[in-house]
Amino acid sequence: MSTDVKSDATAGAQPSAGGTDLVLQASDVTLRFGGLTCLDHVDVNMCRGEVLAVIGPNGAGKTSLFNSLTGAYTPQEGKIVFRSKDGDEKSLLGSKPHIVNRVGVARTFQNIRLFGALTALENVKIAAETRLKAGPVSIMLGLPNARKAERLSDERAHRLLKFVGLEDKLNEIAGSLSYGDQRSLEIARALATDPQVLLLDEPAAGTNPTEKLELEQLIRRINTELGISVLLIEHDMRLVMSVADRVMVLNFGKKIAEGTPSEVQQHPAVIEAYLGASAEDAEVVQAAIAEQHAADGPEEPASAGSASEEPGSDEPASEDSGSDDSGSDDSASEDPTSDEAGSDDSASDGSAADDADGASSDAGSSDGTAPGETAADEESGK
Ligand SMILES: Nc1ncnc2c1ncn2[C@@H]1O[C@H](COP(=O)(O)OP(=O)(O)OP(=O)(O)O)[C@@H](O)[C@H]1O
Repeated sequence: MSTDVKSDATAGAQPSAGGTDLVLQASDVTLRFGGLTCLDHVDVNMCRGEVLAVIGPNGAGKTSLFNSLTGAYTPQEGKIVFRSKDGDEKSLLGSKPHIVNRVGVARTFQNIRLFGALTALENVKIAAETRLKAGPVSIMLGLPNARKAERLSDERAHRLLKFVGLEDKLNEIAGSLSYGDQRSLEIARALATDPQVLLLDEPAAGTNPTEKLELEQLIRRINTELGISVLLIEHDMRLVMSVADRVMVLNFGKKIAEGTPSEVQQHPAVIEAYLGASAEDAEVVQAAIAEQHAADGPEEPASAGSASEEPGSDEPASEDSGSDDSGSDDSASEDPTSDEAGSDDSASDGSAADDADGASSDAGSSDGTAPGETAADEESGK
């Protein structure tokens, strides 16, 4: 695979899982909606170059954490800092999503957000064009720098679609692609914004076993070939245990464990959280680690984080089923001219949630996402 999809931002990034070079650091993040504490003093220490997974039962706060890290929600307490590979630090707390995206953090959503009526290529080009150097006047007048920028975004979109395995579907309408291909396309869109950190929210939801294996490979390649740090929310434990360098576990808005996949799966609080929900899911967790041990041999030790005990959950975190939106891509036929925001973030206390795309009039391209999610999607950031 060619590495020519590397951009200025990612070229030369050296994977360093387990290192101390923190690319994303959140501390004491607390998010409340009215009387509900959705995130309770949560820390995230993401090393540059690693794949860090966030797991937990339904309602544990995983997506809320993503929304907090990417500016869709503004936590009432805490700090969130992004450190670029150049050493620049930027506080993300309270930043609008398009700003978060611009500094180098891109994400995908549980509810796929594509321009359903446009082709795969057009979808990625729109995202890539957020990185164009040409201004609107140059583009309108068709000046040479605008034409050059257009050509570069076209080339980049082609490379990215090839990278995610959609080179044969460049001109297919996004809304008619299979669910797995739509998820790959969404990842390509996010990559087109040139991230140093990629947040994937349940990328395996709704995909079939073959697509899951392809996704697993894709996540690895994004991490190793592009040098992009990946933060992954996923209910599919086999996928998590296979691709993650480290795993952090949320339950009832608190981090209850953090460590290597094997450390986490043997952690009493994690077993309790999963057993409390469903013995079957706990078996999946245990089976996954057994499988991985058999395949890989002993795990590398890694820095373990907090491990405060929490009571178990009543809710299962079954494979794939955690995505309440699986298969319900409401974005496939969205109007690409609509604002992404819908920006009615009517969180229950009115203070935690922000406009989910920072009023980007470029219809979501600013954060690598497409417009048109429903108001309900927007409220949940899913
Ligand atoms: N905008 C909001 N307004 C009110 N409550 C919210 C909002 N967003 C999230 N919540 C609540 O916060 C809690 C955590 O939800 P969140 O979606 O982050 O969990 P999750 O771990 O991602 O769950 P799942 O695995 O089912 O996607 C839930 O109780 C949810 O109802």
